[in-house]
Parts: sequence; C-alpha cells; structure tokens
Amino acid sequence: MDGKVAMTPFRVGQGFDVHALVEGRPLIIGGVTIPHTHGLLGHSDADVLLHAVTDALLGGAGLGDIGRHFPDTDPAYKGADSRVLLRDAYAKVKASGWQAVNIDATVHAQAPKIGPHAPAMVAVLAEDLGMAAAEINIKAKTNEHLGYLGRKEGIAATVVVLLARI
Ligand SMILES: Nc1ccn([C@@H]2O[C@H](COP(=O)(O)O)[C@@H](O)[C@H]2O)c(=O)n1
Ligand SMILES: C[C@@]1(CO)OP(=O)(O)OP(=O)(O)OC[C@H]1O
Repeated sequence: MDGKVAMTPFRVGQGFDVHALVEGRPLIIGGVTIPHTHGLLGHSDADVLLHAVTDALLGGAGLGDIGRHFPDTDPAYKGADSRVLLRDAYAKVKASGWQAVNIDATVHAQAPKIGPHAPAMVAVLAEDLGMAAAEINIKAKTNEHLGYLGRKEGIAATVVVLLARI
C-alpha cells in the first residue's frame, strides 16, 4: 500500500450558487418558471439550482466547475437554458466514468415559496439526468430575514451529490 485510495467506488460532490434578484427577469429555478415580482440575474437564464447541481456533479467527478466548461464571457451561453448546460456537463461526468446515485439540494430563498414547485423541479432533474425521482430531494429555507438572502437581494442553492463509478 502506498497510502493512496485507488479506484474508490463512490465520490461526493458539492455545489453552491447565488444570483441576484432583479426586476424584469423571469424567475427560473430547477427548470421551473415561478410567478414572482423579481427574477434572477445572470449571463444565462441564471437557474441557481441547476447551476449548483451542475457544479456538484462536475466537482464529484473532478472536472472543475461550471464556469470552466461554460464561461460567462462566451456569447454562446448568453441567455442559455441551464438544462442544456446541465445535460452537457453530465454527459462529461458520465464519459469520465461516474454516474449520480442521489442528489440532495436546498434552495435558500426568503421568497417566494419553493415547496409547491419542488415536485416539478425534481421531475426536471430526473428527466435531464436519467435518474429516478425518488433519488432526488429538494428542500427550501428562508434566511430568517438575515443578510442579503433575507433582504431578498438574491437566491442561493446548495447541493450534494453521491457519484458511483460506472
Ligand atoms: N422559500 C421557501 C422557504 C421555505 N419553505 C418551506 O418553509 C419551511 C420553513 O422554512 P424556514 O426557513 O422558516 O425554516 C421549509 O422547511 C420549507 O418547507 C419554502 O417552501 N420556500
Ligand atoms: C452559467 C454561466 C454561463 O452562461 O453564467 P451565469 O448565468 O452568469 O451563471 P454562474 O452561476 O455565474 O455560472 C457560470 C457561467 O459561466
């Protein structure tokens, strides 16, 4: 033994993202358009949850992060549908020998209520990643009116994913 763990069958990935809430943009979270007074600002459609899932998948596979694969300086991704980026990133993850086992996510939003939309978000992720809906969990938290999230200046998402070697 040289002290290294070779060919481990499982790896964990984590992702975080945050986008500012502004007027005049649609609010798209987890591929679902949610009626709201404000939407998220970004180079793409600013889907904070799908970006965090993408980063968790890429991170677990050791493939860097979303900005490395889809730079926000590239006009090709201006207004991009984050579902397309997620599917593209996951194809790279699988090509590198890993598949997702389960996903657990939290959307940090003072408003609006995310719970009623969570099943639709799970369906989006299940379809795009070819996973069973039962392996995907989406939670939501306010920020108890504290800080920039609590002042509704933005929405954040945190995600963990378990990857298994294919
Ligand atoms: N944007 C949100 C925030 C929260 N929820 C649901 O409310 C529950 C209580 O949230 P606290 O932040 O007050 O602990 C939480 O467990 C969610 O079920 C939500 O749907 N959308
Ligand atoms: C998705 C990309 C690319 O359009 O842009 P944004 O929508 O600004 O999102 P961000 O979470 O900052 O991450 C990565 C970017 O490269």
